[in-house]
Amino acid sequence: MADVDIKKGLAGVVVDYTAVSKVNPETNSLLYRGYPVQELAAKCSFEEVAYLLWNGELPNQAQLAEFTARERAGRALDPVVKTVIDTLPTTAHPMDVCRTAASVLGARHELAEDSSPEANMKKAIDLWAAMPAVVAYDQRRRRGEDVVEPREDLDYSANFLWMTFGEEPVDEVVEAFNVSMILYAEHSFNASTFTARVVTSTLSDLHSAVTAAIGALKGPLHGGANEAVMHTFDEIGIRSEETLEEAAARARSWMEEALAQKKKIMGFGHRVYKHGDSRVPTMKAALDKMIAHYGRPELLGLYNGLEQAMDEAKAIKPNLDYPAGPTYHLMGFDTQTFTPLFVASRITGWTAHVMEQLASNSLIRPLSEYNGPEERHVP
Ligand SMILES: CC(=O)SCCNC(=O)CCNC(=O)[C@H](O)C(C)(C)COP(=O)(O)OP(=O)(O)OC[C@H]1O[C@@H](n2cnc3c(N)ncnc32)[C@H](O)[C@@H]1OP(=O)(O)O
Ligand SMILES: O=C([O-])CC(=O)C(=O)O
Repeated sequence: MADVDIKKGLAGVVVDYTAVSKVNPETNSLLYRGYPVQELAAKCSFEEVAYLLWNGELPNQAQLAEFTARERAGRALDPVVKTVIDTLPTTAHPMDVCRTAASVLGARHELAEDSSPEANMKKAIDLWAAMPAVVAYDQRRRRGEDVVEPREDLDYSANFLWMTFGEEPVDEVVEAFNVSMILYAEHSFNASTFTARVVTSTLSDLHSAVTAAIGALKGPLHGGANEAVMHTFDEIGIRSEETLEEAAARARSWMEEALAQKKKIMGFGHRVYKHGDSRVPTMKAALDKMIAHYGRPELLGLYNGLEQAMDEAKAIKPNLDYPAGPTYHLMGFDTQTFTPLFVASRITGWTAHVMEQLASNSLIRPLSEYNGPEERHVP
């Protein structure tokens, strides 16, 4: 075999420039268009962050008013999308439902064949505005419940919770949800964003790029990990009567056993961050608030026990999916709905990258080193 330096998984390979976000593992920081994500999470709405990702600057008041009006006008569940969802079995994974909905919305978009910057911006906003209704309705139909119409008087996060649960959410829960949406929005050339860029590089359309990205996000090594974290908690067993210390002790034993069996533990580790994920402290603070709000210390026990045992055994730190999973669980989302929530947020980052890719496109087509049989001939 020729001596070729193969970069498995493209690890450590820089493939292009991006001005959308900067992930810096040395300083353990994440900037969206120059702004630290922690500051955005503390001071901004998800709508402002979406605007920032797409336009490069935070909106002024007038720009925000126009932008939020567009988002609110696009919230209702498209009746054709509803009909298509209704044909899918309720056992279909919600990520498959999201992926199907993104595809249907693309085929039905009034600018389907137009990939101009203006058309792509409209498609991005429309898709972002439409996805919460898809995620909310899919969870409701699995519970035998009907659609809840959107409320124009609520912001993105409050309306998302309203459409899912049919109850007006309290401010604390809305804030934690808003933080999660901001933290999930963008993360440079992760697997799903890179997928979206590969699709875009062929001059395919924005909805195709997002549909493919949803497929990439579904896997448990990527976005599917937030769902998988909850499966771990369930496997250990959530016992509401337990104290924090008792739950932590059981979680520690579970982790020691799992690591002894060389299991990969979802919600831990990261390709880029090797000393902790920059977003975890902010998401963990939101989780802490939800644990206090819902009065569920045993969940903190499980969280702490797993984290400490993993740190002692392998010094591998949690990633964003680790605190996000139990946060969504506390809010009342079905475990299978967690990754679709990630989709709803990441649509902003994906489509910002689609537009950036198109603005300076080159077909993405790496090389491979052949290691199959030598040339041979059909007898
Ligand atoms: C929002 C997001 O997408 S964040 C990522 C979400 N994904 C997960 O949580 C899935 C679990 N984590 C993982 O599988 C990995 O950490 C990844 C895929 C995220 C990154 O992995 P890579 O950079 O490719 O590292 P790799 O998988 O090679 O791991 C390096 C070493 O750490 C170990 N390791 C890494 N993560 C974990 C983990 N979660 N549990 C146990 N061991 C782990 C590997 O077994 C490997 O050990 P070895 O050298 O003894 O074989
Ligand atoms: O960057 C990555 O590889 C995965 C990740 O954390 C994300 O997409 O948010």
